[in-house]
Amino acid sequence: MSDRQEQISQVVVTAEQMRDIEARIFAAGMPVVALMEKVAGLIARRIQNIYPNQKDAGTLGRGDTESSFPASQCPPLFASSSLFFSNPCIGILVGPGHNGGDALVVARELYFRGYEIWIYSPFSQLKELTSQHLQYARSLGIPIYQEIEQLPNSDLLIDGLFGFGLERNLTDPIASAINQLNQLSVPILSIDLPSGLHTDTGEVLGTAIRATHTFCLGLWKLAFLQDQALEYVGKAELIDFDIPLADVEAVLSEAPRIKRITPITALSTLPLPRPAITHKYKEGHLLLICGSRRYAGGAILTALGARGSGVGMLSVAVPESLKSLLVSHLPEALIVGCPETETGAIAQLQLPTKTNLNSFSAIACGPGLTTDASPIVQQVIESDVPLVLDADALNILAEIATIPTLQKRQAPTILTPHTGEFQRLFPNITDAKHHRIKAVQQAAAQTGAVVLLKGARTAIANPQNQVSIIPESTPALARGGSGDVLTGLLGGLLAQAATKHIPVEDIAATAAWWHSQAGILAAQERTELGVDAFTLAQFLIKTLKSKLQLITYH
Ligand SMILES: NC(=O)C1=CN([C@@H]2O[C@H](COP(=O)(O)OP(=O)(O)OC[C@H]3O[C@@H](n4cnc5c(N)ncnc54)[C@H](O)[C@@H]3O)[C@@H](O)[C@H]2O)[C@@H](O)CC1
Ligand SMILES: [K+]
Repeated sequence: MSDRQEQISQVVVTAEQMRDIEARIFAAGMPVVALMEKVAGLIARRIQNIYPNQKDAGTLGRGDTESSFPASQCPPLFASSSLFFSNPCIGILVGPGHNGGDALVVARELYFRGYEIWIYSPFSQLKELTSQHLQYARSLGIPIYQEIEQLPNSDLLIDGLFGFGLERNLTDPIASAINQLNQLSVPILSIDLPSGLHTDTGEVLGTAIRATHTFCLGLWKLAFLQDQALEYVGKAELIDFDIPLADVEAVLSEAPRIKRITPITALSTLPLPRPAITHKYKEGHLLLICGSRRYAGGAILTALGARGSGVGMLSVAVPESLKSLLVSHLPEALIVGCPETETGAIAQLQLPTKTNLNSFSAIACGPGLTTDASPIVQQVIESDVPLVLDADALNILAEIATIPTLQKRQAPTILTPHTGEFQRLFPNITDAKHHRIKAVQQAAAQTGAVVLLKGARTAIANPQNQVSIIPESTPALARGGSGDVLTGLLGGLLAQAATKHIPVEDIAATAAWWHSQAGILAAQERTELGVDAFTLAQFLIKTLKSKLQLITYH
């Protein structure tokens, strides 16, 4: 991957930013019509790669009458999404704007490559360029239909109904047409965005195309990183059409940055290579505070996550009755047995002599504690040590008032809530479920903490409004205990970074990326049902090794 590609792949834009970038390119002299040709040409070539046509008109002479037969002769509907149609019949869905214009250029190009094409163009008013392309398609004899009921079968559909210009809810008749198209058992390839999705929030505006594949044009739009869009986007791919980086910079420099985490950004914060001369305490000393008699497993999984981070020294404070269990799982760690409450929670932190909380490079606290460990969490929050708070530590924090409590802290704090915990922590932030990025920005700004909101697309915000998003994950991680592994991993990385001046939010992003990648690799090897949290922890180092090899190779 070139430097440019790497930089482009980190960028995320809103519809407004994309419009501004586009406007600069046009103002600099690039003709609109030329850009559309370029972009749609790239899309058409990509479709040819995915759905090759055995009967390529390059050899048959498309445009001659012998190779152009009416779309009504398209073969019957294919239920499968096989990539090996001998002569794919493609339906092109055309909207009123330039998304529709793109689709029409794709239609024309594929037509000349020998594909059977028909066009669905339900709008009477089209932008001028789109209208011209439609006129030319008509002149070529490509069938054009206005009514959904008239559409012949097809092997696949190209969705060019709406792109980032969609500005209000879809209504009938187009809404019901989209619903009917979604019912067909054919792959749908969306241009730029699945039509009907809000470009920024990923919300469904009335209804939306459920794409099997989406070609996002030029720069990643924010919708692709929103949980609620994922069901609609299918496999997402960026079509890079050479937007100058200077234009991207000019438009984004003032705005709060939203960054897609790539392997290169994630791996760059890791404490590798280690200095030749070092010792265990120089490589970070992490204190985990977790577990209770009721939830012993959470402590083990958190500690295994920390082990995966490579942290120099690991201490684990647990209730006394869990000590021998933890020792048997983690012989390398210092297990600190603590006095316990009647319910089996940690009653008091009993650290080894000459040790206090300030002896540690970082503390991670929460999994399996139960809310009976409230005094311990308060004590930890009052310390001046970098801190990760998760699970029960978050529930306790919510009880003692999130915002004023965290505002008093001087050392960095990272919160790692899932949506439910987030809502308990920040009842003042409305609709965190549907506006995750805005919510996580608000939470970080209000508390001064780094907030990592878990989800299919985990988002991490710092108090300066910057957000990082993990662009890939797997539903295999939706399983008890996987969050515990993340807490340990993150704590371990935070401890190792303590003296290295790496921004805390970058460490959080690296941990979340690594955790997701381990889930993806484990799911590839063991299916999505085979990624229990213990296995996930075992995959951490294997994943790291394969990712480092990939980067070195490139
Ligand atoms: N940004 C870029 O650099 C490029 C953009 N291109 C394409 O241009 C697209 C954006 O084009 P446009 O700005 O024309 O926008 P769209 O093609 O997304 O659609 C806008 C049109 O839909 C209408 N509309 C909006 N909401 C509607 C609703 N709810 N019901 C009915 N009609 C509605 C608008 O009045 C307008 O005519 C991109 O998504 C992309 O496909 C490419 O052609 C070339 C490069
Ligand atoms: K579209």
